[in-house]
Amino acid sequence: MNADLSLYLVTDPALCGARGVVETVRQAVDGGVRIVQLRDKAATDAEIVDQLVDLSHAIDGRALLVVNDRLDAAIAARERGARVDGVHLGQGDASVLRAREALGPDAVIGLTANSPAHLEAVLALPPGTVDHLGVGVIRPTLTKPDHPPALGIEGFRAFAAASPLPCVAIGGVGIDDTEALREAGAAGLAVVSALCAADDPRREAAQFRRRWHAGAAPRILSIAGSDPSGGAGIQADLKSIAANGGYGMAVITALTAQNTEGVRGVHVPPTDFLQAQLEAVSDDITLDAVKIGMLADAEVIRTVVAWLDVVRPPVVVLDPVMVATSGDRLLDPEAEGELRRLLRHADLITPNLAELAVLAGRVPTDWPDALAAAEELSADVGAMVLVKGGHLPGDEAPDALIDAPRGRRQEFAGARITTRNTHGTGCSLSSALATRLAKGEDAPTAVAGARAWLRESLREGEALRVGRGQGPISHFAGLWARGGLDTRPTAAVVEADWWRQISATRTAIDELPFIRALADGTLAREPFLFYLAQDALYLRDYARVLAEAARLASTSEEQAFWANSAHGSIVGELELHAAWLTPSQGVGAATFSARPAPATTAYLDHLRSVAFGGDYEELIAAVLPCFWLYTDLGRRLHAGEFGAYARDPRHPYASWLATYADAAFEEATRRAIEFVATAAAAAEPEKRGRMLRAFEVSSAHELAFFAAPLEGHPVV
Ligand SMILES: Cc1ncc(COP(=O)(O)OP(=O)(O)O)c(N)n1
Ligand SMILES: Cc1nc(C(=O)O)sc1CCOP(=O)(O)O
Ligand SMILES: [Mg+2]
Repeated sequence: MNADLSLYLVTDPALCGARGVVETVRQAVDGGVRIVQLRDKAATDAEIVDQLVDLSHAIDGRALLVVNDRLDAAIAARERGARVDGVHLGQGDASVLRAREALGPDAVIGLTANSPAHLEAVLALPPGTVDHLGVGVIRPTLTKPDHPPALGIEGFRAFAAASPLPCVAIGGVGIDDTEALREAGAAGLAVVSALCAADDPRREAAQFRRRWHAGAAPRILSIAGSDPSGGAGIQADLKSIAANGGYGMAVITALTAQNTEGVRGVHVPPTDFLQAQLEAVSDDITLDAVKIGMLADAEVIRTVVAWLDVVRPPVVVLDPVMVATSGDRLLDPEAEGELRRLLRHADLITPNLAELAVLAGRVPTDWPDALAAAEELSADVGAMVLVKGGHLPGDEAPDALIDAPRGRRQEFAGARITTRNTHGTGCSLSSALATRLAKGEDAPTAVAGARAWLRESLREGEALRVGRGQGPISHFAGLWARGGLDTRPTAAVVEADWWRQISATRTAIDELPFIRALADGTLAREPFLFYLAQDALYLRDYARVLAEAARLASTSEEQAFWANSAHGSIVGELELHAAWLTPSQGVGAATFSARPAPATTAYLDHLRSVAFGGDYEELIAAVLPCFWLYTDLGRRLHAGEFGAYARDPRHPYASWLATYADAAFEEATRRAIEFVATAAAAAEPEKRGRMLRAFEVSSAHELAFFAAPLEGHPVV
């Protein structure tokens, strides 16, 4: 089987500590681990079987599960219904031939190998006996005291070059080896301590995953129908995938004869051939995400479900194409029943309101009720649901991302774009989401980015002049604007570029002891109050700077936005005083006369110099990090990325942390990003450069501001 070995977690009960193996695995898989090996030398076979059952529930098909050494336990666990995908065997363990025979052709069988003699023995095995090799140690490691001599990266490179099978690097592998080992030919990294002993296995796994995939386009498979007019179906999917930075592939479920005016016919090829297409792709290519669109009938859906059961791609986005814009049901009742089974394989479902009504079994009465229905659906099937409000009447076209299992909900507001070119919008959005999720973006970021791209593509659709009916969107509008006659980037490109430009600053903020201690509740009261007093001082002058942005804005929409933000900022300052900087909180009158710390002064000096010496565009770029970095941090704190305690109502600063994840602030941030990115996209290169510089400098000040409370501050 062509398994995704990119990030391979081998468990160690001692290193997992009090968190336990199951919870460690759950978190690591959330972060992107693709294969888990249960390795517990001390446990009895019966205990291993129990652990495999528990792990198979925790993993729930999101990664492969294999067991170290214990072939018989793997067989017994399967008999108890556990989903055990295979075994890893060493040179002195059970025979790989026996393992293959016992576990079947789809099992994942790994074998340890680290010498030319081992390679020779592998070559002598019948083809298909072993799937991959575990090759190490790369460096000496305490985790396996009896380890073989270290190969180093160069030794691994030579071994992998001579191997007929994919090689996973193991032994002393840390995150900083990621690029070197990938470049040396590793099919993946197998780690024990780097993940089991990590404070936050989810975060650590996500870092590994980001670094492993850096620079490579994610491989996205669309399983959908064909639209020969190119606006919807696989044709739209492939364009969306490419436009969002992925490598697109397509397996066709049905052929339609259609154009921008309507569908004239549908032909569903035999499902044997659908299966052949699916297997041809997955036997050869590791998939980073699958997007599923039109599934013509029950048999097609069953075929896709059976394939997903075996392949289990890391990201599955399902656009449940069930109801035509006309309101006609596109699937018969049997197929609708099968589709419900498919929902459980999805990570994200993207129904329009009519499809949500069918899936939820009731017609939502209004937008809040649609969100409630999506909440029920998300809880029921264990997947995120993106509710799309495009079919709502009125000037607004909101979307909402509902993640009931993790208790998260996020709304995305947006004025409706008036255009006839909406053909294929759903296909295009879901493919863009699959691509962005496969790149490692978290779901809210993926939705925000995909929406920004889609809005731009919708705006430019009519310029394509394709067809007499409901025309397509312009998938490459952004790219063409950049690479064609017009060399300016699009707003979506600016947004992505600028966020990338400050990635080192963002990582440094995440790693600050202040942020860590704030999240885990160990931050002492004195630095916390110091921070709040500085924040209050900052907000007072930040409000003045925002008011200057309102004064300079050239549209009333932007003027109102910045004026509102100035108001919000000063209200925030007053609330800080009322809630925290009071005698009842142990803060004396001295706080009110607290003097700005050097970091505060420096940050405000920068903002003032841009506000009163630069231009409007530079100014709004300078104020943006305060919106963006806080919202991002707030969302991740609230999502538990820095530990679950940050969301606990018993956290000593719970009420204050809650303000970080405020939905209205998040929405304001979205709009601020849109204004700044749009202005930057339209600006001449010289001005765009100044804007980016102002943005970067403010981001660096944010870092210093967060660092200050634990860097020997004067007592307030
Ligand atoms: C992926 C991977 N590679 C190598 C090993 C080592 O297996 P083995 O040689 O059998 O040694 P033990 O793990 O049994 O001590 C592995 N476990 N995983
Ligand atoms: C289980 C195992 N097998 C090895 C081999 O070389 O075969 S090295 C190893 C332990 C790797 O642990 P860590 O990631 O903590 O160094
Ligand atoms: Mg072994």
